[in-house]
Amino acid sequence: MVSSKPQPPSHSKVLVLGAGNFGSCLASHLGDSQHDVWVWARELEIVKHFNEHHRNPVYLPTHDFPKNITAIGPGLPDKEFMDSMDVLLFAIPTQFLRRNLECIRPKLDLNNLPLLIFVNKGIEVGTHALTLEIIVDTCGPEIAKAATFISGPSFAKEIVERQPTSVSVASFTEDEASKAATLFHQPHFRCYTGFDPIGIELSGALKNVYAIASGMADGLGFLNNTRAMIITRGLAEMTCIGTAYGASPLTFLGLSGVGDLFLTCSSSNSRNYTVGYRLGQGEPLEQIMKTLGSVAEGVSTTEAVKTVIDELGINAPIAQAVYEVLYKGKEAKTAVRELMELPASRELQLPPTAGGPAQRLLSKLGMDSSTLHEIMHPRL
Ligand SMILES: NC(=O)c1ccc[n+]([C@@H]2O[C@H](COP(=O)([O-])OP(=O)(O)OC[C@H]3O[C@@H](n4cnc5c(N)ncnc54)[C@H](O)[C@@H]3O)[C@@H](O)[C@H]2O)c1
Ligand SMILES: O=P(O)(O)OC[C@H](O)CO
Repeated sequence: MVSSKPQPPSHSKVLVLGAGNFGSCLASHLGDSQHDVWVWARELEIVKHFNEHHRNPVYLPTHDFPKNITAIGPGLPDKEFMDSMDVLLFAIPTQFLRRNLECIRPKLDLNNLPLLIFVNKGIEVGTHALTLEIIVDTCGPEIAKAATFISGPSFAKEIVERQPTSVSVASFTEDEASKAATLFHQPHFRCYTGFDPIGIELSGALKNVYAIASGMADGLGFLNNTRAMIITRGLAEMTCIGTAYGASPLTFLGLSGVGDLFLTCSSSNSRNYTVGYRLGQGEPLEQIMKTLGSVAEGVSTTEAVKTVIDELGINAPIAQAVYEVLYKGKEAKTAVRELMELPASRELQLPPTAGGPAQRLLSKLGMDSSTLHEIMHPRL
């Protein structure tokens, strides 16, 4: 059994792991809310510059950070430092999370566990694991059960400008979800809690694949009807994948689902949309990835999603088309034409809710099938 620290007081000590756009932005948001914040960067020049100028020279470079934030790194902090934190907030891209958690696990005290929050949006290539599974593999089931996930329509650039923003916060326990919601909640930042971490994670990862599709259509010169089609059909595909996986279909109607899908499919501020747009304009993927300067989780996630949909036997033609453009050299124009030439089909048809992958994941966590039933059929 783990024993979590009590609800962090209004002045929590927070360590943000990852000083990219989102880690930096959330550090700023929490610093702005009077918490004591440390941000771990793996780049020495970011640590030095940040502490001297209260600016991150690489990510959000024009933003002035609150003075109560200290950068640390490039080495990970020691056990004593980790023990003194109320909250560990992981803003590390999915493909690097496993290695970092392996290093962090020996520094965690199961009898005095901080609140653990994860904000990455992706699926691991090779294992096609969600973050929950990466946590259980590296840190064990008790820590994974206490983890909390935040996802939703939230561009870093807009949060630091205090643009009104809302996100979904999910954990298996009400206690952890409401602790995280309380930590982040501000008049310009609303949190909505839920208990479907698998659905929250899947929706955050999948929307990136459809943002690439939407950008691609815009890059090819298609207009508003086409974008609306991709968003709506993308939502139907996401919901089918999630339902077959073992998530609640309702989760896809929330902020982490349709909310984030809408945002990233319709804005050039999205890195995933931008990858798609540039592909649509005819630029090779390799060149786009070399020059993007930031992570686009949808590119690696598309590879993992292809394995997931094949295993589930789900018909997800847009995700399949994005996979073929990214990994099989298909031209974006050809992919769109082929999608439009598919035979007419029923508009909405959810697959049977077998929930095999979620069931496997929950059994790794030591949870039984009644938990899956509660997730898929939440009390309204
Ligand atoms: N930027 C946003 O608006 C936003 C919003 C919501 C969620 N997210 C999610 O947050 C996560 C982080 O995204 P970001 O926008 O901060 O990315 P970013 O491209 O701005 O920064 C990349 C980060 O990854 C780190 N990194 C690179 N290699 C690493 C390694 N081997 N080990 C540990 N860290 C490594 C870099 O140091 C940097 O902190 C992603 O999963 C993203 O989908 C981003
Ligand atoms: O820039 P993107 O495409 O990674 O999107 C960032 C966030 O996920 C938006 O909520």
